[in-house]
Order: sequence, then C-alpha cells, then structure tokens
Amino acid sequence: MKQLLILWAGQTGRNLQLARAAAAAASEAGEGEIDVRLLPAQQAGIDDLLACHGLIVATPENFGYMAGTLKDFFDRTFYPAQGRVEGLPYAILICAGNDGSGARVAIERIARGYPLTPACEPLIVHGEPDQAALERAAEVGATLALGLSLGLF
Ligand SMILES: Cc1cc2nc3c(=O)[nH]c(=O)nc-3n(C[C@H](O)[C@H](O)[C@H](O)COP(=O)(O)O)c2cc1C
Repeated sequence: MKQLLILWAGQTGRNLQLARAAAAAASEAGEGEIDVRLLPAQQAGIDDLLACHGLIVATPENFGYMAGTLKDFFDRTFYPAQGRVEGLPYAILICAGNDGSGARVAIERIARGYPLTPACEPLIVHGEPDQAALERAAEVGATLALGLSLGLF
C-alpha cells in the first residue's frame, strides 16, 4: 500500500487543523489504497520519509521562514535522503499571520535540493482557518491521495 506522510508544525493548532483536514480527505479519496500518516515534524525522521510515496508539510511562518521543527526535519533528512527520494510528490500548507511567502519560498528551495516534485500549488492561509480554508486543505490532501492511487505521480 502506498503511503502519504503529512508533517505538521506549529504551536497554536492552526496548521494542525489544516493537516488534519488534508489527512481526512486523503484517507477518504485514497479509499483504503493509501495509508495516511499524520506526524509532528519533530517526530518524523529519515525512515518515515523513505517509507512514503507522497509528502505534505504544514507549517506556520515564523520570522519570515518555516517553523524550526520543519526546518530541523529537512536538516536531519537531507543527506540521508540523497538519491533516494528523487521526484517524490509533495505539497505545502501554510497558515501564517499575514504573509507566508517566506516560508513558501524556503520550502520550495529546499525541496528542489532533494529533489521533490510539487504536486499542486501551495496553500497559504492567513489567520485562523475558516471552513473555506479547511476545504482547500482537504483538496490538497485528496489531490495527493488520488494522484498516488491512480499512479499519476
Ligand atoms: C515567533 C513567531 C513569529 C511569527 N512570524 C510570522 C511571520 O513572519 N509572518 C507571518 O505571517 N506570521 C508570523 N507569525 C504568526 C504565525 O505564523 C501564525 O500565528 C500561525 O498561523 C500560527 O500557526 P500555528 O497555530 O500552527 O502555530 C509568527 C508567530 C510566531 C509565534
């Protein structure tokens, strides 16, 4: 069974909400064909990355950058992943205060180094996620799950 890994970072739960919405939609869209794993970024490591067939990261923007726990995940897995995850499809969820572009650019730059392949446009939400934002996060999860189960990625 293919696996979709969803990593989240954050302190006050907004990005966890986006990640949970993506995970629920991915489970539904995957119809038992996709194993969805939702983990805090600090608990994930190279084994989790190598085991997955798709990756979603959810993070706040802190000081114009991604959250430290997500950056730490990339720091810890970059070298051991070299040559082993090329082309892995990924997507970005960001719930920021009022921007988010710094986190997006930083993640995209790092992802090109692995290299990972963007599966859809990043979602950037400002402030507390409303129903529309949660639905957009769900779309991202469903897109990854459907793409994996149909072999599109
Ligand atoms: C230390 C710190 C720095 C932040 N810096 C930014 C920033 O540079 N740009 C921005 O848009 N929001 C910034 N924020 C706001 C958070 O990105 C925002 O509250 C986010 O939605 C929190 O997500 P969470 O609930 O998952 O922790 C910052 C918050 C904290 C705590």
